[in-house]
Amino acid sequence: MNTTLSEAYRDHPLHLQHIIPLEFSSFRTLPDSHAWPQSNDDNDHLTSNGSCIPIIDLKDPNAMEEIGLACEKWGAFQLKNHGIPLNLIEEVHEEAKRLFSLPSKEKIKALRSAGGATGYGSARISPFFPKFMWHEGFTIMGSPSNDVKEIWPNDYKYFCDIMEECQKQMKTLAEKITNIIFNILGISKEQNKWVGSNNHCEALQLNFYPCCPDPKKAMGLAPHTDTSLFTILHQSQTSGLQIFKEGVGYTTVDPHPNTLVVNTGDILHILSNSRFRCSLHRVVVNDIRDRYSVAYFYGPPVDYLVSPLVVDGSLPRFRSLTVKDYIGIKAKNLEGALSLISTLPHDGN
Ligand SMILES: C=C1C[C@]23C[C@H]1CC[C@H]2[C@@]12CCC[C@@](C)(C(=O)O1)[C@H]2[C@@H]3C(=O)O
Ligand SMILES: O=C(O)CCC(=O)C(=O)O
Ligand SMILES: [Fe+2]
Repeated sequence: MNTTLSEAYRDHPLHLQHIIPLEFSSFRTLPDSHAWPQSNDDNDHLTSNGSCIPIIDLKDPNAMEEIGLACEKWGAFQLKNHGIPLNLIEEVHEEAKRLFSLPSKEKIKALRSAGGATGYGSARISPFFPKFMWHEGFTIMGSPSNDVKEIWPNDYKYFCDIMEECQKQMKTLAEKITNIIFNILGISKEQNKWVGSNNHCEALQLNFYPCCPDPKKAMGLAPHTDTSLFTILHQSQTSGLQIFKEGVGYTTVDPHPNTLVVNTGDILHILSNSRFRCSLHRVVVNDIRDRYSVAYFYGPPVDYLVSPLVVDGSLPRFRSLTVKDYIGIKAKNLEGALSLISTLPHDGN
């Protein structure tokens, strides 16, 4: 299951320059390679002005309805009473901190290989942008032991236990959210029988955005949508995540310790025949503190046929394809992927 998700990425190797992050702490000024043409402050005035994704209580009897509305309007929502213990999430951030604070020469011992999917490195979307991001990542699919053993040969167990426990808890929550969403969409038993089995795709991504000397010109994570059914995200104290909304621009999602952000991904956008948006989001950095986040990507197995759900005689807006095929198309085209599989001329969304 997890091995097949890494296999789906194996056919799309990256160049080393797009895998090895800079030794960020050695820079007092922003290098030109990381200076983005347009600044990030154009929508700063929109920060925390109330026009933001809703906070939904999973225990609220209206949760299902609210989730449906949020997915239609934003492609994202925040979730409280989600059942994941806060101390586990805090441990994940602590372990991430322990890892990312190592010198570069230690971290690159677990460097993602050119055709690999797991380990330490820059964001996979890096080759699609003219500048580099102010970001380091660590990708986990299943047990991270093979990768962390390279860094901590005698002291890898605690890290692995925490990450595996996190994936286990996230999976349970992801199944609950999937059941709610599939209920809203009226997805058939045939289409949802993978939910709750062990035949699904998952990945845990640790993100680190070091404190940056020139944050307005830098980019933490470039605008993207996630290649998942949906993604569950926890940001540690520092804000930086921004979600794009048509007619509004990028709005900051302030972190709340006990709240998770759920982002609808491309697969759900396709499955719902565009009823649910997939949120376009990015991460901005700051010059005061380091920022950490942890993201859990969840979706159907790679050989699952993603077919848009058509209601009341409406036409499918996308052609049906497997998760693996979609990953392949996106690996070559990034945001062009949805338009490429669109059945409507000049419309991917
Ligand atoms: C299961 C996934 C989802 C991946 C690819 C693979 C492993 C790593 C994920 C991320 C994490 C960082 C942002 C992103 C855009 C990236 O560059 O790597 C994500 C990407 C996607 O959502 O496409
Ligand atoms: O760091 C964040 O808040 C967002 C990370 C993200 O978008 C991702 O990992 O896909
Ligand atoms: Fe993302």
